[in-house]
Amino acid sequence: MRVDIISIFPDYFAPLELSLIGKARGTGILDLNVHDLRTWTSDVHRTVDDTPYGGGPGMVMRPEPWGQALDAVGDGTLIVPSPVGKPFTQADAYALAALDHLIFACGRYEGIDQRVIDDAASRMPVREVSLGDYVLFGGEVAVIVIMEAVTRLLPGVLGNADSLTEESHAAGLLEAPVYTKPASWRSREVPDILRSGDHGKIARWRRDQSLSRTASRRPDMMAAYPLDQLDKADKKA
Ligand SMILES: CN1CCN(Cc2ccc(Cn3ccc4ccc(-c5n[nH]c(N)c5C#N)cc43)cc2)CC1
Repeated sequence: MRVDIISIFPDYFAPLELSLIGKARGTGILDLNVHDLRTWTSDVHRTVDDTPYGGGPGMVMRPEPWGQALDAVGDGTLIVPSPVGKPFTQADAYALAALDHLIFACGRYEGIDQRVIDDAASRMPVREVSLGDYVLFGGEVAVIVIMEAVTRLLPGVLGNADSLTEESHAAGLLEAPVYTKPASWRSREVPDILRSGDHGKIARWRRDQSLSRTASRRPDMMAAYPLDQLDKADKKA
């Protein structure tokens, strides 16, 4: 997968040189290129913003540098993090992980001139996405989150493929609590069932824990959970 990230703060993406994303870049699974938007400015001050037409607070990112930057990186699927974007989900991560070329446009200030998005949409798919109902300074942090969510789905990135099959947001429920050694820590014991060796009972215990956690913390996920799956779980465990 080729990824181009365009930002006025390219150093924000140093974390993408670390850990499993860094390894995916090293092994060629991920071809990640970070670009400084100011490369495509032509004035001495390397200006990327200007006052908004119609008035209002703050500044808006000028279209010219963005148009030239997007022309330079070529066509793919353009992802634009935005406070007014569609909420980004695990399903979106799976969809993006299946694509060959992602382009991320990191806005700042009050956002990017709308004509940049409209112009790009005339020649490639454009997705305006939001991480959630809170306000960030710009798109960079959102791109780091999306890059983690997408990269871990790429074949060869996660060592243990099982990690993907048992994920809560993929399976529709929150995961059960996890434990490791020692069996007793600060007088707190690991649930006996997990040390029983009875895999059927362990699977049922985990399912019950997932259901109770999801019901209390994410009733929205519970409402969407197919009821027949609950019956199957009972019979299987
Ligand atoms: C008077 N009001 C008029 C409305 N504005 C709205 C507004 C406009 C820009 C910004 C800053 N910003 C610039 C680019 C950019 C990209 C993503 C995000 C972002 N925030 N939250 C998410 N989940 C995000 C994601 N993904 C924020 C961004 C913040 C708030 C505020 C002032």
